[in-house]
Amino acid sequence: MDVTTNGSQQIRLKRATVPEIYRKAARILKSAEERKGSLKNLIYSSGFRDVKPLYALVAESCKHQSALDELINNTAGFQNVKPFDPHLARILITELIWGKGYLKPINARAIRIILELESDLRQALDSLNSQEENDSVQQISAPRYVRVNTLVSTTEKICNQLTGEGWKQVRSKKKSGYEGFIERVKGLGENEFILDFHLDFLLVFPSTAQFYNHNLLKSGAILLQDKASCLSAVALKSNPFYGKMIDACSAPGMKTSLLAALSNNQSSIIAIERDAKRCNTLRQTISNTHASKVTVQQADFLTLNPSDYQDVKYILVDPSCSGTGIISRLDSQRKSEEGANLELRLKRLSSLQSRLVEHAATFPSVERIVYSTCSIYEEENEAVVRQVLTKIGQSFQLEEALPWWPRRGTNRYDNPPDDVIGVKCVRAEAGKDLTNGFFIALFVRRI
Ligand SMILES: C[S@@+](CC[C@H](N)C(=O)[O-])C[C@H]1O[C@@H](n2cnc3c(N)ncnc32)[C@H](O)[C@@H]1O
Repeated sequence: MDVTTNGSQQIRLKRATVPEIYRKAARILKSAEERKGSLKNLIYSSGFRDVKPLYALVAESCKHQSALDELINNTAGFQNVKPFDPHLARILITELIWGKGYLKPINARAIRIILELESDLRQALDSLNSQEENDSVQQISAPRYVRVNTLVSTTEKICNQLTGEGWKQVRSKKKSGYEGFIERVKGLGENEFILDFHLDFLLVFPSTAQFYNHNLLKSGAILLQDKASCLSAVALKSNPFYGKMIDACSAPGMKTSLLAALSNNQSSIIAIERDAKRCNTLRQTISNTHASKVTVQQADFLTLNPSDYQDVKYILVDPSCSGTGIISRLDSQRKSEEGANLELRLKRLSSLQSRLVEHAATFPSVERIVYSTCSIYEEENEAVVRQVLTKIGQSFQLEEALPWWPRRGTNRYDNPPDDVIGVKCVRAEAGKDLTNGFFIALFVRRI
């Protein structure tokens, strides 16, 4: 029995249980974290009768995961309430702040605790939001990413050479996870570097590190490539990774060269680029990086006749986009392009982007298509995926790209529970991942 006060009256409340939808949602979050299944499967197998609101709640909570973690860790009151299921806390806070805006019944212990902390939580959220605004106003300086070209050398050899030159390789504490890694990168000293948290061929240096004249760069043993840009080639990779590929929009060829490295020069790759000048740069990249099975073709991908490419299994579509995720352009672009101009430009870009992916889907043997942009706008990202699925959804399904990557797309274009987009797509954010802003979607042919 709980006691609460109403003016001078004391009211005795009977203890109630937390509603089933919240308990189920919390269990699903926990199982998803433990990689026991996809969100969709976990929701369906939860036995809950009304999957739509359950899905919406879980998806909303996933969307705000990092804010929720911060709120729970930084709201003083939470330290004094134990034991408290952190997954249930996340669900209840989601409902209170981004969902219905209220919680019932108030005499369930977990709900009462959250309601007692409500004003602290809202205050913590306000300061989190204003901190994020400050961060985005400040010039974000990305670290220098160095990709080891595994066609030429190995990560170990490159690390040894660099330490021989005076660089110091550091590590982040394993226990501190990805967030600890990001903090370690932010604190890199000017002669320090660290192996990337996710990609074993990527080294991370402070932004001041200079490699433009380095012999390793000249010999093609290393490339200067942002981490997010590496992720789309990695998302295309299947296990095994073998078969003909097309890179539909290739120049300057960073992703083509990574595809060649990921397939260990075992697969033929056709690198398409429509712009003649950029084709020259592409050819240079391909030759400098020893990507020996790449053929460069100057053409508009949309004019390629799919029946001439019967055995192509993989297509990467990384088309022209607004480039609004690129860190060096973040501030100036946002200020200079607003309103109607931007809307029109995004409309044009997204229409072309959709056509390119739809065309990729007409290649007779294609099994995997990756679509990526360095845009922060939903119009060029989730909305393109939604549009493309209406055309190719019978033959292709959207698959969860890079399941180990923490940041996912927005769920605004979802039609749950069967048709989800956000959680399946990857997003990278400058402020959180120290990479360019990026988006990736993976389409896989239905069997
Ligand atoms: C974002 S860049 C590609 C970057 C490249 N994937 C890389 O990682 O180095 C887009 C490129 O696609 C080319 N492009 C745009 N539309 C195209 C089309 N329809 N056919 C072929 N190339 C196209 C542009 O000229 C530009 O060079």
